Amino acid sequence: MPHHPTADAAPAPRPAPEPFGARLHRSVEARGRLCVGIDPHASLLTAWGLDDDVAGLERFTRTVVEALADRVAVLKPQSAFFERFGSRGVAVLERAVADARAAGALVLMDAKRGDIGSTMAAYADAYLSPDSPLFSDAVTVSPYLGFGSLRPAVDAARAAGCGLFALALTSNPEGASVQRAVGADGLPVAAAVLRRLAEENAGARPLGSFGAVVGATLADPGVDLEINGPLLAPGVGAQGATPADLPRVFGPAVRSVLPSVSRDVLRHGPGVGPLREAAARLVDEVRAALGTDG
Ligand SMILES: O=C(O)c1cc(=O)[nH]c(=O)n1[C@@H]1O[C@H](COP(=O)(O)O)[C@@H](O)[C@H]1O
Repeated sequence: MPHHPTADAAPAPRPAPEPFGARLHRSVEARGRLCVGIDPHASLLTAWGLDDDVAGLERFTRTVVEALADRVAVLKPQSAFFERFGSRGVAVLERAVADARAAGALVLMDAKRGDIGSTMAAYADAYLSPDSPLFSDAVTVSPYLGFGSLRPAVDAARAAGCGLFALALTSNPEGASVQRAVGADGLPVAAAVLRRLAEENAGARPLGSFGAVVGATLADPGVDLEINGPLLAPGVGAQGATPADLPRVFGPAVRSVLPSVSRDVLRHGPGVGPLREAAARLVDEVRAALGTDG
């Protein structure tokens, strides 16, 4: 019997997924430099004329996805607002993630997970395993059990073409007592986190996949922000920062900034048009603040 060389050959390896950093770079070029948070606060549901229940949550979320997922670079659902309704709330979140990704937005799951490595592996399964119902393009993580504890998430993200955003200098004033404390290596804790992210991003082009969270509200980060990865900048809008603050806060690293806004866009609902206009205005303001290529 003639031997068929292909008959017993191993299946062709799956092509490596495109890294998150490259996908984010492309999305920002096409859609502008903005992440909109989906934060269904009870007060926003009320302001939209919705009840603070699962039906209200679902209507709110679907409206935001319909309005923005086909035009904003990144949508960031904040898991807490869905979890507070239990499994039915999480089901709304699952659907939002799938719908937003199908419409072309990158989904950054704001879950701020952080735990010992073996548990971190389970969180990585939840958000970064392509078969998971909550599979997202990226997830926020807390490095405050030690950056090394995030290793399973780093590895899972790399394998799946996903990203992580590790909390470095958060937008709330309480963060400084932990994040600016000087560690045994003589570095502020946040600086050590940023350095570890830079190591993960070494050599990546055009942008690494391992980002940091650095609040736009900071007076002066005072640490090296050049990590060759994205810098998520929450705090614009409701927390008082404006796009015009970004160059001062981030210095030369501003070219890697992804400003994140939740309430200051969401308060324009429930109309799809006003939500779109609010997001488009912010994209323009960010572009103006950063210069023409911003
Ligand atoms: O990781 C985050 O997104 C985050 C980090 C941080 O330092 N500060 C911060 O406000 N956030 C989140 O960003 C969003 C800010 O919402 P607004 O203040 O309404 O724009 C919330 O979902 C916060 O949980």
